[in-house]
Amino acid sequence: MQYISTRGKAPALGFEDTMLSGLARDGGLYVPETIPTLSTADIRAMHGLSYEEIAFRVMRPFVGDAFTDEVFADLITKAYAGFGHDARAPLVQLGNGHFLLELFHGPTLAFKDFAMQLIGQMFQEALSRSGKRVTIVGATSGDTGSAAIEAFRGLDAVDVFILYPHDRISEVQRRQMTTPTESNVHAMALDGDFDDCQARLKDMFNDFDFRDDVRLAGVNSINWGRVLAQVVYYFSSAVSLGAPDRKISYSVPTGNFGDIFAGYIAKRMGLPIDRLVVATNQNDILHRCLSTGGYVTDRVTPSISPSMDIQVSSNFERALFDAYDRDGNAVAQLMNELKAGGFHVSQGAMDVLRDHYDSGRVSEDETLATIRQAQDHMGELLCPHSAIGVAVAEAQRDPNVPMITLATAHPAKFPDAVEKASGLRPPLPDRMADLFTREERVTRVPNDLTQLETFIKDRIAS
Ligand SMILES: Cc1ncc(COP(=O)(O)O)c(C=O)c1O
Ligand SMILES: N[C@@H](CCOP(=O)(O)O)C(=O)O
Repeated sequence: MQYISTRGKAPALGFEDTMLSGLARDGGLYVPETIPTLSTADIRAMHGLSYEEIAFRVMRPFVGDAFTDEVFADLITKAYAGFGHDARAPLVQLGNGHFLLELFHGPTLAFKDFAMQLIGQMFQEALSRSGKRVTIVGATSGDTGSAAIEAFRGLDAVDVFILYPHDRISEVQRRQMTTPTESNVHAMALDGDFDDCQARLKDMFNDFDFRDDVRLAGVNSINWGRVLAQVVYYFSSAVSLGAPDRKISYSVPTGNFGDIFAGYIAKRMGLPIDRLVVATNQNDILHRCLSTGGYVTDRVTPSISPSMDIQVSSNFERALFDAYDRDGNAVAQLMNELKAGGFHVSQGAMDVLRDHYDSGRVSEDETLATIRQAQDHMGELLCPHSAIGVAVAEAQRDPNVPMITLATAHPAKFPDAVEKASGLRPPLPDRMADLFTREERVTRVPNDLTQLETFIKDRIAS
């Protein structure tokens, strides 16, 4: 299996190199050259299997010869052993035909753990074979960073630097990143928003001297391995509701477009997904684009769903690549226009996008109201991101097709918003009960590439 860049100018790579290298050297994102398919018989045979067994069957065709079957199965087992629910991703019924896929039973209480725990295992295996070290730099609006730190803390072959937007994430999210004591973990509070963090991260990948010098690796959804691991729970959930003999739709709280793009990959692999619904908060560039064809950036507005406070949505580039019939030059041209503020998606590409995706936007008041209603009428306490997914699903769903909303984080990560909406303050699990008394370690950093790179090099050297 080879991976190619969405901008068409970087060399094709195998799975391991794709995973370890992050952004393609032409600035694009790696995608599989061809998307493997599973037959209806293959999908039907997943009924009754464990999450780990389904994960192996779904991901195996993408991995090529990077790991033997035995090693890959073992990495999967280790990745999910620490999850707090036997089903890993349990499905609960919210209402008639509407289900919630709880993706927050991993160690850091967000869906990011599904991919990050596995990536942590895969990096360790690959680095121990090669004897090499890497420097992971990640950009986070709150959840990717804590999941990455949890997956890589204490590892000898890895330093992990996480850029988060100062004062724009929840206190629980911040403390998850600033309280680990391992010396290979470096939390950096950047003066800017998440888009600035992600832009500086991409700048670092595009600075080849720095990139090669520190052996830069990425664990954002820039990394194909992140998207791949997220494909699995579309299969596990759809199969438990009757796929492949029944169509299923998904409502996905969306920011960087990685999670919903994983759903698109599941669909391309043969899973009978009807609609993929992009649910956004007031930072609604994706909803505006899918409604009008105009992808025009705006400054990020802070919200009660901070993990989705994103305007430049990285993985949308992967969706555009397919919508433009895999024309890397066309995508490179759009990304150049984006630097100047935005672009217009062609009619043909919009038709392709609309074949798969619907979208909706939810205001702050509607988010609070949805948390309240879900608690009052369904007995389910939602985090604000999950509430956005539920609100859009309720507004748009076809009563004849089951709808699964992805519950992307545990409500206890956002206690202030949840309490404001419902009057209930969700407690953290016992293992995190001392989070608020642990000492914090963080460096405030400017939104300046040179200073960030110097900081990282100095820390690695010391
Ligand atoms: C809790 C939560 N929900 C939703 C999202 C949006 O997911 P994606 O960036 O894959 O669109 C994020 C961030 O990625 C998140 O942390
Ligand atoms: N919401 C994310 C933003 C980064 O997304 P990623 O999927 O590209 O890592 C976060 O919580 O950090």
